[in-house]
Amino acid sequence: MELITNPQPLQWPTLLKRPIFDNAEIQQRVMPILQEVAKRGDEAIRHYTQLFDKVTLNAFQVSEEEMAEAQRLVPETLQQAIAQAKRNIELFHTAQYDAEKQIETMPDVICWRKSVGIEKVGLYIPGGTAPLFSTVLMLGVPAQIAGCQEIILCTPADQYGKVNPAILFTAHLVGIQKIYKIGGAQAIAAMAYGTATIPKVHKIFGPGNQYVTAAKQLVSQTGTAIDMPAGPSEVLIIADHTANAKFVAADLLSQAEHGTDSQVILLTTHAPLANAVNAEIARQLETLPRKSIAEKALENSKIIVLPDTETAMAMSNVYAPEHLILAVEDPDALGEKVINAGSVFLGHYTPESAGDYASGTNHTLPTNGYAKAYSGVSLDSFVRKITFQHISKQGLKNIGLTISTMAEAEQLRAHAAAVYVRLEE
Ligand SMILES: NC(=O)c1ccc[n+]([C@@H]2O[C@H](COP(=O)([O-])OP(=O)(O)OC[C@H]3O[C@@H](n4cnc5c(N)ncnc54)[C@H](O)[C@@H]3O)[C@@H](O)[C@H]2O)c1
Ligand SMILES: N[C@H](CO)Cc1c[nH]c[nH+]1
Ligand SMILES: [Zn+2]
Repeated sequence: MELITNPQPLQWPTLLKRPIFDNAEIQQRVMPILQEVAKRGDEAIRHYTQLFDKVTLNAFQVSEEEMAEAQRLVPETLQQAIAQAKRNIELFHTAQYDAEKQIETMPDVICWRKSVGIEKVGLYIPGGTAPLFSTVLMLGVPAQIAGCQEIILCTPADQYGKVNPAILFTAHLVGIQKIYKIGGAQAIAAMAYGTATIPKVHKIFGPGNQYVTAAKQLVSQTGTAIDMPAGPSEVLIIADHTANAKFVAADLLSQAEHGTDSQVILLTTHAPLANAVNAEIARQLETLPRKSIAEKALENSKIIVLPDTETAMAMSNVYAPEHLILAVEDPDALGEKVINAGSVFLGHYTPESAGDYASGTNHTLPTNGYAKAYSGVSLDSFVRKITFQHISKQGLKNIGLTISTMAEAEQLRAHAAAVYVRLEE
């Protein structure tokens, strides 16, 4: 990884540039796919699946036989691990449920909010370079807790037209029945517009590569809601003299192995750690099956030596990483200064992969600087908070003059009249 020492704040944004392609260029490539799917439906999906995934599909929906086969193919130990992760994710997300609280804003004027699950949701599970069955838990569990009535799932098939069994096993475990073997921008278009076989949904969730992310952003401009732009994975680590080079290298590689367009960054206050981490990365890379992917991602990545952890945190807040690891002496104190990050991992024994799989937090997180404005997926992402109010006649007497005075001042007489007619009765 490239080593840089003590850059000036003015240089930070250039230094921290993400390696993504030009978003406008990707959107231009994706737009015709969306238009074709909107126009020609299943026929266009078949065409793009053949073109990009090199597979000809007779049917898009996973059959009951394929589901049953998947249950047999997943080893018992993996089934148990998935079940444990599901329990933790359920616990963390169930606790996010807002109890309805009624507020009497004036005597007999009662207001409250109710969380109602989004009726129809579409979950995208990446499958291009790795079958991310853990993402099924991250999206399926909160969708079920929220009470979404129709949950569909799209994920690319392999060259034999099969979906990875662990994805099917996990989908079954969380109670998802409608699974379609399509990926990429064509899957996002199918869920946004609906086709003869794939239902249209109100909101699309899930991470994906640049085509998937661009497609989500484009369909969000034409009436389908999305969770957030959750693109190529990133991690930024702040490490001081107490950090362990082996741990830091392993955490950097854990996100580098996601894709060639991933980016990993180490900010350290301890110059000797920089060389030790580079040496560790070289050693650990040799053990990775996805070595070439990680190596490519490391070309986009940097180690930056800074004078103190406050400066490192300021730089991290400018970057707004998807994942932020604080491998420092007092992570709780430094954690207080986080302003922009998707998810934060405190201390030397909290690897980022804990959040990816099993601790309970959600791994679907904003990338590419969107952590400045977006949260990661949570129970809230799957509900609308609908407000209710109930006012009695006495309540309307109490608040009526306030309403009618404001309505008259806005020259909206009919608004005021809605109060007058009731109080005249
Ligand atoms: N931010 C998050 O929360 C988060 C979580 C998990 C994974 N990720 C990221 O998700 C991504 C997963 O990417 P992936 O590629 O493995 O799977 P993917 O399922 O997102 O993409 C694969 C699909 O891309 C389409 N495609 C491939 N080449 C194309 C081209 N030239 N033009 C148009 N479409 C094309 C294909 O149809 C294929 O089905 C990784 O970048 C990973 O870092 C992010
Ligand atoms: N790190 C990814 C989010 O950027 C999520 C993931 C899934 N599996 C492993 N990791
Ligand atoms: Zn990961």
